[in-house]
Amino acid sequence: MMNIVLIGFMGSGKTTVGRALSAKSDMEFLDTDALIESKEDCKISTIFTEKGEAHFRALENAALKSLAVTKDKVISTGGGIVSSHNNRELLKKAGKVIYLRVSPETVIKRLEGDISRPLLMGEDKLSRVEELLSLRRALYESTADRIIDVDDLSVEEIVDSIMKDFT
Ligand SMILES: Nc1ncnc2c1ncn2[C@@H]1O[C@H](COP(=O)(O)OP(=O)(O)O)[C@@H](O)[C@H]1O
Ligand SMILES: O=C(O)C1=C[C@@H](OP(=O)(O)O)[C@@H](O)[C@H](O)C1
Ligand SMILES: [Mg+2]
Repeated sequence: MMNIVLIGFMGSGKTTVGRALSAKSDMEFLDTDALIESKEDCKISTIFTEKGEAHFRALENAALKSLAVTKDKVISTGGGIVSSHNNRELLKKAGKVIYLRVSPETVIKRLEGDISRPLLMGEDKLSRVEELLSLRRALYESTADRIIDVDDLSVEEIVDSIMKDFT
């Protein structure tokens, strides 16, 4: 069976859903952010602060390249992974790409008080979310094989919806 690759904005639930899907499907779970933090022995927010976003994106591309050649895995990605053309090509070849589509309001609600996402650390979080989403929306949609609107779905409902595709 091929990989299941989750894409979507920060707070759409890629890591949470990926982990739950892995547990239910008995497929190994891999997360590009977790891989980077483990390899660099450093939090992503620290990588951004100390080495900059461009360096993080190079690490993210390398992590994706290493995952794209695996099989039968659940792969969760970081929300900005669709920003590069090369990454989008790798994602399409990596397996079945599922876009967890979320509204800005839900992102704000779910990430209230979260300080782990450097790109959302400014004053007006909602404007920043809307700005980034407007830049990325078409990229998520053009890369995905399937779109799930997740605002009003529980993690379990999303997992069950994805598993229906594979059984
Ligand atoms: N379907 C959902 N319903 C309610 N809360 C969710 C859902 N999916 C994720 N969350 C919560 O939203 C936050 C962000 O989830 P996370 O998996 O880190 O998202 P991502 O990896 O896409 O940034 C977490 O606190 C998580 O528990
Ligand atoms: O949207 C982005 O550019 C980012 C999303 C984050 O991952 P999550 O989407 O899992 O929060 C992480 O890769 C980094 O903070 C950058
Ligand atoms: Mg995540």
